[in-house]
Amino acid sequence: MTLQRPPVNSLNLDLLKEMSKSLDEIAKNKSKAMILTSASPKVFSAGLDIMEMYKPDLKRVEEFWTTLQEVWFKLFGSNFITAAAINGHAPAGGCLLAMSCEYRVMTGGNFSIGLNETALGIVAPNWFMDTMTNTIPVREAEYALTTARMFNVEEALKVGLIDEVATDKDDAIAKCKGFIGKFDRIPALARSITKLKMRQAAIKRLQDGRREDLNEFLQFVQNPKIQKSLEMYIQSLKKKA
Ligand SMILES: CCCCCCCCCCCCC/C=C/C(=O)SCCNC(=O)CCNC(=O)[C@H](O)C(C)(C)COP(=O)(O)OP(=O)(O)OC[C@H]1O[C@@H](n2cnc3c(N)ncnc32)[C@H](O)[C@@H]1OP(=O)(O)O
Repeated sequence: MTLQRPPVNSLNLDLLKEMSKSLDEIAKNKSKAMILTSASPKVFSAGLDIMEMYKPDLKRVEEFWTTLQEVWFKLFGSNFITAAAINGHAPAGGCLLAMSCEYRVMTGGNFSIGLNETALGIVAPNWFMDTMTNTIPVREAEYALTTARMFNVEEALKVGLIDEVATDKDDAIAKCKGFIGKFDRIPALARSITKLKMRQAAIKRLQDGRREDLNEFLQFVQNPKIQKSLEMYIQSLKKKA
């Protein structure tokens, strides 16, 4: 599955809906595995589209958040094998997508990956945190989350946030295929049940608290102070150009 929403693959409602549909198709056509990557040469995904949260239409922003939750359920909780070929920056929601897969290969270069929410004055939702503690040790996750740590490729490898480094996108995809090949001799049902048991606690936490998570987001996004800081953040991103 190749993300292709220039310039930075930010996740807006339309892209999330497309992803949700594609994940359904992959599940339905009984694919063995999926590799998630990006069509951009330097950004895997810039995370959530900030414009979806800025001065939002309430109905749309509610659909935006519930679709994001759905994409996470379908990706994190998939029966099929998932790997991410991370060929560029992966901040925040981009990192969430990568961590929701079972294996991550990142191309070398001046790219970074991590959950940077606290630097933006916001708190990553519980399920973002659960996805991170499912990937790296709890102590490392707490440190990374509180300090909004963006890891370079070497640091990400060292902490286990990624599993391998690749020279370029083709190499990243080849390495993801190498991971998928490891399951050729493992019975598929035993593999998928094991994966889902490992992920069950995180999945159940969001299933049980899904409405509450949405309400918290809606409250947050309607807070005038948050809107003000969003405005400033958007300006700072644009000034960069
Ligand atoms: C700040 C979020 C506050 C949310 C408040 C609401 C409450 C929510 C509470 C719940 C919490 C939700 C958890 C949030 C998860 C997220 O994913 S939030 C998004 C966080 N993402 C980022 O901070 C990444 C920002 N982008 C970058 O750092 C860089 O763009 C990049 C990815 C490293 C790529 O750099 P580069 O190739 O140099 O491109 P740029 O020139 O920076 O960008 C090109 C244009 O794209 C626009 N853009 C970039 N990121 C986003 C984005 N996430 N959403 C929308 N638009 C984005 C950027 O402004 C440029 O636009 P133009 O200048 O108009 O071309």
